[in-house]
Amino acid sequence: MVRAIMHGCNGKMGQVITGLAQDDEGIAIVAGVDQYTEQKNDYPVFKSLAQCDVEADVVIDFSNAAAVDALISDCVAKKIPVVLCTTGLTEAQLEKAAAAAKEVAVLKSANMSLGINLLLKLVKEATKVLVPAGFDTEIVEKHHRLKVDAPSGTALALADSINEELNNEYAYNYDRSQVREPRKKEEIGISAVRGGTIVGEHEVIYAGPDEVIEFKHTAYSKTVFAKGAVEAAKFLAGKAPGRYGMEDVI
Ligand SMILES: NC(=O)C1=CN([C@@H]2O[C@H](COP(=O)(O)OP(=O)(O)OC[C@H]3O[C@@H](n4cnc5c(N)ncnc54)[C@H](OP(=O)(O)O)[C@@H]3O)[C@@H](O)[C@H]2O)C=CC1
Ligand SMILES: O=C(O)C1=N[C@H](C(=O)O)C[C@H](O)C1
Repeated sequence: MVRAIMHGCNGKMGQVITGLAQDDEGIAIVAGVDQYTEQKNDYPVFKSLAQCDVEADVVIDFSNAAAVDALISDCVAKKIPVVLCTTGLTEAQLEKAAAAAKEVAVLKSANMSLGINLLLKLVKEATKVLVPAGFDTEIVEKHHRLKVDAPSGTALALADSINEELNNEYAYNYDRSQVREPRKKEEIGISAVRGGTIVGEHEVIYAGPDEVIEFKHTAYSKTVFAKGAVEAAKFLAGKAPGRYGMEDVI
Protein backbone atom coordinates (compact mmCIF):
# COMPACT_ATOMS: atom_id res chain seq x y z
CA MET A 1 0.00 0.00 0.00
CA VAL A 2 1.27 3.47 -0.94
CA ARG A 3 1.49 5.92 1.98
CA ALA A 4 0.64 9.48 0.90
CA ILE A 5 0.80 12.89 2.57
CA MET A 6 -2.04 15.17 1.43
CA HIS A 7 -0.72 18.74 1.04
CA GLY A 8 -3.72 21.11 1.20
CA CYS A 9 -5.71 18.38 2.97
CA ASN A 10 -8.50 20.64 4.27
CA GLY A 11 -9.25 22.20 0.89
CA LYS A 12 -11.86 21.10 -1.64
CA MET A 13 -9.62 18.68 -3.53
CA GLY A 14 -7.83 17.53 -0.37
CA GLN A 15 -11.15 16.43 1.12
CA VAL A 16 -12.33 14.64 -2.06
CA ILE A 17 -9.04 12.71 -2.18
CA THR A 18 -9.29 11.90 1.55
CA GLY A 19 -12.73 10.37 0.91
CA LEU A 20 -11.58 8.45 -2.16
CA ALA A 21 -8.52 7.01 -0.39
CA GLN A 22 -10.74 5.60 2.40
CA ASP A 23 -12.28 3.20 -0.14
CA ASP A 24 -9.02 2.34 -1.93
CA GLU A 25 -6.86 -0.48 -0.59
CA GLY A 26 -3.93 0.67 -2.74
CA ILE A 27 -3.36 3.99 -0.97
CA ALA A 28 -3.58 5.45 2.53
CA ILE A 29 -3.40 9.12 3.49
CA VAL A 30 -1.08 8.89 6.48
CA ALA A 31 -0.77 12.64 7.19
CA GLY A 32 -1.94 16.00 5.94
CA VAL A 33 -0.52 19.51 5.66
CA ASP A 34 -2.66 22.64 5.78
CA GLN A 35 -2.62 26.20 7.13
CA TYR A 36 -5.19 25.37 9.78
CA THR A 37 -4.59 22.07 11.49
CA GLU A 38 -7.92 21.68 13.29
CA GLN A 39 -8.79 18.01 13.37
CA LYS A 40 -11.38 16.98 10.83
CA ASN A 41 -9.43 14.07 9.37
CA ASP A 42 -8.54 10.62 10.66
CA TYR A 43 -4.83 11.39 10.12
CA PRO A 44 -2.54 13.95 11.79
CA VAL A 45 -2.31 17.39 10.15
CA PHE A 46 0.80 19.59 10.23
CA LYS A 47 1.39 23.24 9.32
CA SER A 48 4.19 22.37 6.89
CA LEU A 49 5.76 19.32 5.33
CA ALA A 50 8.99 20.18 7.19
CA GLN A 51 7.13 19.70 10.50
CA CYS A 52 5.54 16.40 9.43
CA ASP A 53 7.28 13.47 11.12
CA VAL A 54 5.14 10.73 9.51
CA GLU A 55 6.93 8.38 7.08
CA ALA A 56 5.43 8.40 3.57
CA ASP A 57 6.13 7.32 -0.01
CA VAL A 58 4.65 10.30 -1.87
CA VAL A 59 3.10 13.76 -1.43
CA ILE A 60 -0.08 14.78 -3.29
CA ASP A 61 -0.39 18.57 -3.59
CA PHE A 62 -3.58 20.55 -4.16
CA SER A 63 -2.92 23.79 -2.24
CA ASN A 64 -2.11 27.23 -3.58
CA ALA A 65 0.78 28.76 -5.48
CA ALA A 66 2.11 30.63 -2.44
CA ALA A 67 2.65 27.28 -0.68
CA VAL A 68 4.54 25.58 -3.49
CA ASP A 69 8.08 26.97 -2.95
CA ALA A 70 8.30 25.57 0.57
CA LEU A 71 6.64 22.35 -0.55
CA ILE A 72 9.24 21.71 -3.27
CA SER A 73 12.15 22.49 -0.91
CA ASP A 74 10.72 20.17 1.75
CA CYS A 75 10.16 17.33 -0.75
CA VAL A 76 13.77 17.61 -1.89
CA ALA A 77 15.04 17.75 1.73
CA LYS A 78 12.98 14.68 2.67
CA LYS A 79 13.58 12.93 -0.69
CA ILE A 80 9.84 12.33 -1.20
CA PRO A 81 8.30 12.19 -4.71
CA VAL A 82 5.58 14.77 -5.29
CA VAL A 83 2.43 14.89 -7.44
CA LEU A 84 2.15 18.63 -8.09
CA CYS A 85 -1.41 19.62 -9.04
CA THR A 86 -1.61 23.23 -7.86
CA THR A 87 -2.01 25.72 -10.72
CA GLY A 88 -1.09 29.39 -11.13
CA LEU A 89 2.64 28.75 -10.57
CA THR A 90 5.15 31.43 -11.60
CA GLU A 91 7.94 30.83 -14.13
CA ALA A 92 10.40 30.76 -11.21
CA GLN A 93 8.32 28.06 -9.47
CA LEU A 94 8.16 25.99 -12.66
CA GLU A 95 11.95 26.22 -12.89
CA LYS A 96 12.26 25.26 -9.23
CA ALA A 97 10.07 22.20 -9.84
CA ALA A 98 12.20 21.23 -12.85
CA ALA A 99 15.40 21.58 -10.77
CA ALA A 100 13.86 19.54 -7.94
CA ALA A 101 13.20 16.72 -10.43
CA LYS A 102 16.95 16.12 -10.52
CA GLU A 103 16.69 15.08 -6.84
CA VAL A 104 13.22 13.51 -6.54
CA ALA A 105 10.43 12.27 -8.81
CA VAL A 106 8.10 15.17 -9.72
CA LEU A 107 4.82 14.62 -11.58
CA LYS A 108 3.29 17.98 -12.51
CA SER A 109 -0.05 18.21 -14.25
CA ALA A 110 -2.57 21.04 -14.44
CA ASN A 111 -5.35 18.52 -14.99
CA MET A 112 -5.55 14.94 -13.75
CA SER A 113 -8.61 13.91 -15.80
CA LEU A 114 -8.45 11.31 -18.57
CA GLY A 115 -10.44 13.52 -20.94
CA ILE A 116 -8.18 16.55 -20.76
CA ASN A 117 -5.07 14.42 -21.11
CA LEU A 118 -6.53 12.96 -24.33
CA LEU A 119 -7.52 16.47 -25.49
CA LEU A 120 -3.92 17.66 -25.03
CA LYS A 121 -2.99 15.15 -27.75
CA LEU A 122 -6.03 15.72 -29.99
CA VAL A 123 -5.36 19.46 -30.29
CA LYS A 124 -1.91 18.73 -31.70
CA GLU A 125 -3.47 16.78 -34.58
CA ALA A 126 -6.13 19.44 -35.14
CA THR A 127 -3.58 22.26 -35.08
CA LYS A 128 -1.37 20.50 -37.61
CA VAL A 129 -4.25 20.39 -40.13
CA LEU A 130 -6.29 23.49 -39.34
CA VAL A 131 -3.84 26.32 -38.60
CA PRO A 132 -2.00 26.03 -41.94
CA ALA A 133 -5.47 26.11 -43.56
CA GLY A 134 -6.11 29.54 -42.02
CA PHE A 135 -7.98 28.63 -38.81
CA ASP A 136 -7.60 30.83 -35.69
CA THR A 137 -7.38 29.16 -32.27
CA GLU A 138 -9.22 30.40 -29.18
CA ILE A 139 -9.53 28.75 -25.76
CA VAL A 140 -12.39 29.48 -23.35
CA GLU A 141 -12.32 28.10 -19.81
CA LYS A 142 -15.04 28.31 -17.15
CA HIS A 143 -14.65 27.66 -13.42
CA HIS A 144 -16.36 28.20 -10.07
CA ARG A 145 -16.33 31.60 -8.37
CA LEU A 146 -13.76 30.53 -5.74
CA LYS A 147 -10.95 29.88 -8.22
CA VAL A 148 -8.11 32.36 -7.64
CA ASP A 149 -5.88 31.87 -10.69
CA ALA A 150 -6.78 32.80 -14.27
CA PRO A 151 -6.50 31.56 -16.88
CA SER A 152 -6.66 28.00 -15.62
CA GLY A 153 -3.56 25.83 -15.65
CA THR A 154 -5.39 23.55 -18.08
CA ALA A 155 -6.08 26.38 -20.54
CA LEU A 156 -2.37 27.23 -20.48
CA ALA A 157 -1.42 23.57 -20.93
CA LEU A 158 -3.75 23.33 -23.94
CA ALA A 159 -2.26 26.52 -25.39
CA ASP A 160 1.27 25.15 -24.83
CA SER A 161 0.34 21.88 -26.54
CA ILE A 162 -1.05 23.79 -29.55
CA ASN A 163 1.92 26.17 -29.62
CA GLU A 164 4.41 23.27 -29.68
CA GLU A 165 2.92 22.33 -33.06
CA LEU A 166 3.49 25.94 -34.17
CA ASN A 167 7.19 25.98 -33.20
CA ASN A 168 6.21 28.02 -30.13
CA GLU A 169 5.86 31.06 -32.38
CA TYR A 170 2.33 32.07 -31.32
CA ALA A 171 1.69 34.64 -28.55
CA TYR A 172 -1.09 34.25 -25.97
CA ASN A 173 -3.70 37.03 -25.92
CA TYR A 174 -5.64 37.30 -22.64
CA ASP A 175 -7.27 40.69 -23.19
CA ARG A 176 -8.34 42.56 -26.30
CA SER A 177 -9.98 45.43 -24.47
CA GLN A 178 -7.01 47.82 -24.70
CA VAL A 179 -6.38 47.79 -28.46
CA ARG A 180 -8.55 48.51 -31.49
CA GLU A 181 -7.15 46.28 -34.19
CA PRO A 182 -8.02 43.05 -36.02
CA ARG A 183 -6.93 39.77 -34.49
CA LYS A 184 -3.32 38.87 -35.28
CA LYS A 185 -2.83 35.55 -37.08
CA GLU A 186 -0.05 34.35 -34.83
CA GLU A 187 -1.90 34.42 -31.55
CA ILE A 188 -3.90 32.06 -29.34
CA GLY A 189 -6.73 33.79 -27.49
CA ILE A 190 -7.43 32.62 -23.93
CA SER A 191 -10.56 33.73 -22.05
CA ALA A 192 -11.61 32.95 -18.49
CA VAL A 193 -15.16 32.86 -17.09
CA ARG A 194 -15.81 32.61 -13.32
CA GLY A 195 -19.11 31.87 -11.63
CA GLY A 196 -21.18 29.67 -9.37
CA THR A 197 -20.03 26.13 -8.84
CA ILE A 198 -18.79 25.25 -12.35
CA VAL A 199 -16.32 22.40 -11.75
CA GLY A 200 -14.28 23.01 -14.90
CA GLU A 201 -15.00 23.48 -18.61
CA HIS A 202 -12.48 23.91 -21.41
CA GLU A 203 -13.30 24.68 -25.04
CA VAL A 204 -10.78 24.84 -27.85
CA ILE A 205 -12.27 26.65 -30.84
CA TYR A 206 -10.76 26.54 -34.31
CA ALA A 207 -12.45 29.27 -36.35
CA GLY A 208 -11.69 29.14 -40.06
CA PRO A 209 -13.00 30.46 -43.34
CA ASP A 210 -16.73 29.63 -43.26
CA GLU A 211 -16.40 26.78 -40.77
CA VAL A 212 -15.71 26.29 -37.05
CA ILE A 213 -14.68 23.18 -35.15
CA GLU A 214 -14.86 23.03 -31.34
CA PHE A 215 -13.48 20.55 -28.80
CA LYS A 216 -15.08 20.69 -25.37
CA HIS A 217 -14.32 18.96 -22.07
CA THR A 218 -16.64 19.27 -19.08
CA ALA A 219 -15.77 17.99 -15.61
CA TYR A 220 -19.00 17.22 -13.74
CA SER A 221 -17.31 16.53 -10.40
CA LYS A 222 -13.94 16.98 -8.71
CA THR A 223 -13.74 13.19 -8.45
CA VAL A 224 -12.29 12.97 -11.97
CA PHE A 225 -9.27 15.00 -10.82
CA ALA A 226 -9.03 13.14 -7.50
CA LYS A 227 -9.03 9.70 -9.16
CA GLY A 228 -6.26 10.81 -11.51
CA ALA A 229 -4.22 12.19 -8.61
CA VAL A 230 -4.55 8.94 -6.63
CA GLU A 231 -3.42 6.88 -9.65
CA ALA A 232 -0.54 9.31 -10.20
CA ALA A 233 0.56 8.94 -6.56
CA LYS A 234 0.53 5.13 -6.81
CA PHE A 235 2.56 5.40 -10.02
CA LEU A 236 5.11 7.87 -8.62
CA ALA A 237 5.89 6.15 -5.30
CA GLY A 238 9.32 4.55 -5.56
CA LYS A 239 10.15 6.17 -8.92
CA ALA A 240 13.65 7.50 -9.67
CA PRO A 241 14.21 11.28 -9.76
CA GLY A 242 12.90 12.87 -12.92
CA ARG A 243 10.02 14.77 -14.49
CA TYR A 244 6.86 12.78 -15.05
CA GLY A 245 3.44 13.67 -16.48
CA MET A 246 -0.04 12.19 -16.60
CA GLU A 247 0.86 10.71 -20.00
CA ASP A 248 3.17 8.33 -18.08
CA VAL A 249 0.29 7.23 -15.83
CA ILE A 250 -2.53 6.82 -18.37
N1 LIG B 1 -4.34 19.47 -11.46
C1 LIG B 1 -5.67 19.30 -11.34
O1 LIG B 1 -6.28 18.37 -11.90
C2 LIG B 1 -6.43 20.23 -10.49
C3 LIG B 1 -5.82 21.29 -9.89
N2 LIG B 1 -6.49 22.09 -9.02
C4 LIG B 1 -5.72 23.12 -8.38
O2 LIG B 1 -5.42 22.69 -7.06
C5 LIG B 1 -5.35 23.81 -6.20
C6 LIG B 1 -6.28 23.62 -5.01
O3 LIG B 1 -7.60 23.55 -5.44
P1 LIG B 1 -8.82 23.47 -4.37
O4 LIG B 1 -8.67 22.26 -3.54
O5 LIG B 1 -10.04 23.69 -5.17
O6 LIG B 1 -8.51 24.79 -3.50
P2 LIG B 1 -8.86 25.09 -1.98
O7 LIG B 1 -8.59 26.54 -1.77
O8 LIG B 1 -10.20 24.56 -1.65
O9 LIG B 1 -7.79 24.21 -1.18
C7 LIG B 1 -6.45 24.57 -0.98
C8 LIG B 1 -6.05 24.20 0.42
O10 LIG B 1 -4.66 24.46 0.58
C9 LIG B 1 -4.51 25.15 1.81
N3 LIG B 1 -3.26 25.88 1.93
C10 LIG B 1 -3.03 27.21 1.78
N4 LIG B 1 -1.74 27.50 2.06
C11 LIG B 1 -1.16 26.32 2.41
C12 LIG B 1 0.16 25.97 2.82
N5 LIG B 1 1.12 26.90 2.95
N6 LIG B 1 0.41 24.68 3.09
C13 LIG B 1 -0.56 23.75 2.98
N7 LIG B 1 -1.83 24.01 2.61
C14 LIG B 1 -2.12 25.30 2.32
C15 LIG B 1 -5.73 26.06 1.85
O11 LIG B 1 -5.94 26.60 3.14
P3 LIG B 1 -6.76 28.01 3.27
O12 LIG B 1 -8.14 27.72 2.76
O13 LIG B 1 -6.71 28.29 4.71
O14 LIG B 1 -6.02 28.99 2.42
C16 LIG B 1 -6.81 25.06 1.47
O15 LIG B 1 -7.22 24.26 2.55
C17 LIG B 1 -5.68 25.03 -7.06
O16 LIG B 1 -4.46 25.60 -7.52
C18 LIG B 1 -6.43 24.44 -8.25
O17 LIG B 1 -6.35 25.21 -9.41
C19 LIG B 1 -7.79 21.87 -8.71
C20 LIG B 1 -8.48 20.83 -9.27
C21 LIG B 1 -7.86 19.96 -10.25
O1 LIG C 1 -9.30 25.29 -9.60
C1 LIG C 1 -9.95 24.34 -10.10
O2 LIG C 1 -11.04 23.97 -9.63
C2 LIG C 1 -9.35 23.61 -11.23
N1 LIG C 1 -8.15 23.93 -11.59
C3 LIG C 1 -7.37 23.31 -12.60
C4 LIG C 1 -6.85 24.32 -13.61
O3 LIG C 1 -6.52 25.46 -13.22
O4 LIG C 1 -6.73 23.98 -14.79
C5 LIG C 1 -8.01 22.09 -13.20
C6 LIG C 1 -9.48 22.00 -13.14
O5 LIG C 1 -10.05 22.56 -14.28
C7 LIG C 1 -10.11 22.53 -11.87
